[in-house]
Amino acid sequence: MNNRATLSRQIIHTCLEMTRLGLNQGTAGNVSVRYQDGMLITPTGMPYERMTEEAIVYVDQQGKHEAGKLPSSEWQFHLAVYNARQDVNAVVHNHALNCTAVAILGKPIPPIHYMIAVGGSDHIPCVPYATFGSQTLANYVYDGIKTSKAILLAHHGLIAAEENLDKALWLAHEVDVLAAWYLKLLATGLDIPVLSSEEIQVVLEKFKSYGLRIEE
Ligand SMILES: C[C@H](O)[C@@H](O)[C@@H](O)C(=O)COP(=O)(O)O
Ligand SMILES: [Zn+2]
Repeated sequence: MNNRATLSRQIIHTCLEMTRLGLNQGTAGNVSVRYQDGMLITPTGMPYERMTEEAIVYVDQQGKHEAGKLPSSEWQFHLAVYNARQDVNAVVHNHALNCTAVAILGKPIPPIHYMIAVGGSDHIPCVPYATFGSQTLANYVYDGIKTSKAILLAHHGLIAAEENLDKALWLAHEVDVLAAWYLKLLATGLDIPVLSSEEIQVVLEKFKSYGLRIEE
């Protein structure tokens, strides 16, 4: 397992990459990794360019954070993801333009393209709206993330969870591309053709052995 300093540097790198890739803006979004019996998470409301290793906050399984630091306002939904899924160790949240636009419509992303399977399901769910930083939102996230490793938050943004930070960031980027395609299709006003659940199952199987494995 990586040590705290290494993981903290990786968290900051991921935050900066979210902005560079056009997935986020300002102080929106937050990033965490599973650590010991809890997680390491970005502090609340801090510009990513100013974030230092020391600013990253440890929050334990009970939601208790270390003194002198304030964790992301969304620490509850990050913990909810780790509790819901043992197969993920990293969570990224952002207000990516395309995902957030679809989330405002309150729509899941249907199987318009086989890459929908990146989340592990035949759609990217959209969980109901609840106020940011609330336990209600964390409860919705707990339920939604069991279906897919990426979910939309109505009127808010995106969560992507994966084995490690590189994969979580990659997943967030892929889902924002899917959301962009979906918005273009919706704008045509035409009926949108979708792939069958059977075909998505075939793709899910193929993904198990496809491509480069990004390991930490
Ligand atoms: C109001 C916040 O920006 C909210 O949207 C939260 O979800 C977010 O993205 C950033 O909050 P933190 O800086 O508290 O992590
Ligand atoms: Zn947010």
